[in-house]
Parts: sequence; structure tokens; C-alpha cells
Amino acid sequence: MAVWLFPRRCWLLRYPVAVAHVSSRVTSSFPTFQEKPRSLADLPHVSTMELIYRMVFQGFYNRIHELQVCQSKQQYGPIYRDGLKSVSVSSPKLLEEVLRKDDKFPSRGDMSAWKDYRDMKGFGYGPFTEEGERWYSLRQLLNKRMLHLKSSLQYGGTINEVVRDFTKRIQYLCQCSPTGDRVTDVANELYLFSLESIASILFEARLGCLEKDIPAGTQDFINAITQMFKNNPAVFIAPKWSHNLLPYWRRYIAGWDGIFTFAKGLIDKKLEAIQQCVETSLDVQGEYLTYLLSNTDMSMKDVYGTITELLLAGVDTTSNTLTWTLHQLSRNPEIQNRLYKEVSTFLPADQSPSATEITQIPYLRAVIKEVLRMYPVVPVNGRVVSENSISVGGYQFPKKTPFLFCHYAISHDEDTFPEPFTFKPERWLRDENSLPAAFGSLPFGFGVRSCVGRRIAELEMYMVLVHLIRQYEIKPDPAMGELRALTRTVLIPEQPINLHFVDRRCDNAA
Ligand code: HEM
Repeated sequence: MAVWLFPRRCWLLRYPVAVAHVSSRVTSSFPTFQEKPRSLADLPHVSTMELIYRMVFQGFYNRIHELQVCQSKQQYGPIYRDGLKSVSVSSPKLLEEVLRKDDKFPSRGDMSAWKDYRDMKGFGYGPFTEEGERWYSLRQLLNKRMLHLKSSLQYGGTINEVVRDFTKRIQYLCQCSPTGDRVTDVANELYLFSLESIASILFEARLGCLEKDIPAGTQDFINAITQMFKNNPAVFIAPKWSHNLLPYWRRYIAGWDGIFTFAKGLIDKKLEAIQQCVETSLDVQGEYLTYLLSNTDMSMKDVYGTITELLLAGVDTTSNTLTWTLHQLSRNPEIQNRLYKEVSTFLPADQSPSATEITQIPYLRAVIKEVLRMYPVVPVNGRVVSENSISVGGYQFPKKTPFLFCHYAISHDEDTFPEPFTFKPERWLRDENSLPAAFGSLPFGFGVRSCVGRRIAELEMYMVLVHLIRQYEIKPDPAMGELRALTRTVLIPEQPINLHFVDRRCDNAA
């Protein structure tokens, strides 16, 4: 069967992706710009059978990012049809071509699986699911209090408080460990941090994720998110008629139920508090949720949809990026040391740095940029360009062609990033003219539909890193071997990561 599906190409798959030559120079059927534009039909394409074989029998279902590298860089070139009716794009130049021709109200494509749940249960759409002019108005509203640098800095105090509790928790976990410095499953701890942090901004309330015992409702919510994301790819890929026949749909719906029940409970509680203030003529105090709730254009069902989507988007993304960061720093002591020195130079010791100070440390920013290049937390993204037919890479595409952006393959392109599998924050420190191509790594997306939480995510990540690095030297677990990534909608570590947090104030820190 393998021979039938991959007549002359299957040898490629025997090489581990991490060491394979990855270069956008592999442009087998890529036309030069002098040629007459070709059409969709001229593109190299993956058959649906091949895709199924790769996903199911070769196990790429969980490693879609690796499949991007195999298919786009080694087999089909930087633009091809991917077996699901989309056009895959995997070079910085082609990505730029598509994004610069994007619609006024960009669309990521079919979100019907997410919409179906909201329609079934009577919830409104949030920034992910909303489209067209309604999406645009919603984004205008959300951007004001979240995306603009000045407005995001106002959350510095809230995040600092959560970070302080997180470092206390790390200290407690270390003390409980047999060696006095070990934290097991760091990803889980960072997940709790990210959830506590984004919830404290959105709901203006603490959830208790960083306490010794996590409240039961919070744990149910965490489990519900995991369940929804785990079943999400199957729901997107499988035809609608199969939903009620196979178990994934039931699990998917149960996951969403848990997510919305939790978010709705917190929103309703806040609303009650606001109503009490109004009834007793007290000033209504608050930040994000209060701002949305007091916006008369938003119905309650839209508030539920919006806050829930913000909450969802703000947890796995930040926590996984932080997990990969600590993993890389533990494996690269010289980089960690440089970061420690720079942080110590920029910030006065033993003082909680302000949000403004923290966003101005070049090496800290470079470390996060490099982590997001190596592990783009959203490894696949897309656009459907509906307004005009467009030409990309010398091919002419009709309106409504769905494009899939292979961000993992793009940010591992050898021509843009020499030694793409090596962690080198210095890449991002050069002067503006010699920085890597702008579209080589776009972890937060591009344009008006890019990540609304970017500023908050950066602030959270910088703050927690500064606190950790000032207090601890982070060392790897010697028992841990190579660590691969899995695609679970976002890019996650394949196995739990344990780390040693050696207190710098003790003599045993190197
Ligand atoms: C490391 C952290 C994060 C990364 C790498 C990240 C990345 C992304 C990416 C790639 C997109 C799609 C952009 C596009 O299509 O062009 C996106 C969208 C989005 N992100 Fe983030 N994100 C992060 C954190 C957050 C946080 C903390 C929040 C919430 C406060 C958030 C909320 C959203 C929302 C609501 C959207 C949809 C925007 C829209 O469609 O209008 N993200 N993010």
C-alpha cells in the first residue's frame, strides 16, 4: 500500500524531520515569474488517500507540523494542494503575497464546528467565530483595552500579583520534592499560571489555580478545555454526517459545555456584583469584563461568547510558549546566563519591575521570539480570500480559495534561518536591516485579524520569566532525552517536562 501511495518518494520519510535539509530552494514545480500564470489545476497535489494514509497509518495526525516539513519542503515544493481542498503555502515570500492581498475583513475559513456549538446552545460568536462587519466592530471594541500597548500595560499590576503567587508555588513544590529543587510536569504548572493570569484580567477575579489545592470547578474547566481541543481536529476533518455515529462529537460537545458553564458562571457573578453597586449607588469598579458588560451594544450572549473565546485563546498559547522557553533555557546554560545578566543589568534587584520596564529588555524579547520561531504555538493557520481572485507564486487563484499557512515549515526554513533547529536568540538582535525576513516567523499572525492578546501574552511571559530567572538557575532533568512536539491544535511537548529550580541565593547554584 505504501508503495502504491508514494511510488518514488517514500524514502524521504525515513529521515527524521529535525535533521532533514529544510530549504525553500526545493521548488520543483514552482513557476518562475516570467511564465504565464498557471491555475489551481496546475498545482502539485496530495491525494485525499495519501493524506489519510499519512495521518492515520503513519501517525502524522499528532505531528501535522512535521508533515508540513515533509510534504512542503521535500516533496511538493512551497505551494501545493493539500488533500483537503486547501492550498498549502510554506515560504515567507508566498505567505507575504497572500497576506498582503487579504480581505478588508479577513476570514480564517470554516469555523462551522465551533459555530455549531454556539448555535445549538444559544451563545453568541466571539472574535474567533465572528465574521465580516460584526467581527470588525467586535475587534475595534476588544483592541481598545487589549491590543494597544498603553492599554495592555495597565494590567502589569494584576499580572505581577499572579507571578508572585506562581513563584511562591514553585518554591513550595521544590521544597516538597526529594531533591529540594525539582518541579515535575512544568507544563501543567505553567498552564495553571496562564489560566490564573488571563482570568484575573478578564474576570477581575482570582480562580485559585495557584493554591495548594485547586478548586474542583477550576479543575473541571481545565479538563473540559483539554477534552474539546483533543477532539477538535477530528470534528474538523470528519464529515458532518458522522458526528452522531462516532464518539468524538459527544466528547467535543461535553468539552464545550464544561468551558461555557465555567465562563458563564464567572460572568454572571460579576454582573451581579455590578448590579449591586448600581442599586446601592456605589461606583462600578473594574477593568475588562466591566468594560464589556457596560458596553450597551453587546448582548449577554455575545459577552458569553467573547469572554469564553478570549479565555480559551489565552491559556494554552502562553503556557506552551513558556514551557518551551524553560525547556530551551535549561538546555542552553550560556543563553540562560546571558539572560540572567541582562535582566540583572536592566532591572534593580529585589524590586517588582513595572510593565514598561519589562518590555524593554532586548535579550528577553529575543528569547521569546526565538522560542516562538522554533515552536510556533499555532503551527497551522489560514485565510480564505473572498473579495478578489489573487495571484500567488505565479499561480492564479479564484475567489474563496482557502489557503493554509504552514508556519512551522516556514519558520524552519534554512534560507531564512540558518541552523533552523538550533536555539539562537541572537538572530533577533541584529540591526533592522539584517533581521530575518519579516514573514519568516509570524507567531501572532498578521494584519487586522492578528492576535488580539499579543501584548498581554508578551507581558505575562516577560514577567514570569524575569521573576523566575532572577531567583533560580533552571536545570534540566538528566533522565530526560530528546523532546519532540505534538500538534494538539497548538504545539505541545510530547511528554511531561521536569526541571530543577536551583535557588541562586544558595551556594549550590553554579
Ligand atoms: C504566546 C501567546 C500567543 C500566541 C503565539 C498567539 C497566536 C495567535 C495567532 C497565530 C492567532 C491567529 C492570527 C491570524 O489569523 O492572523 C491568534 C488569534 C487570536 N488570539 Fe492569540 N496568541 C497568543 C496569546 C493570546 C492571548 C493571551 C489571548 C487572549 C487574551 C489571545 C487571543 C486571541 C484571539 C481572540 C484571537 C482571534 C482574533 C481574531 O480572529 O480576531 N491570544 N493568536
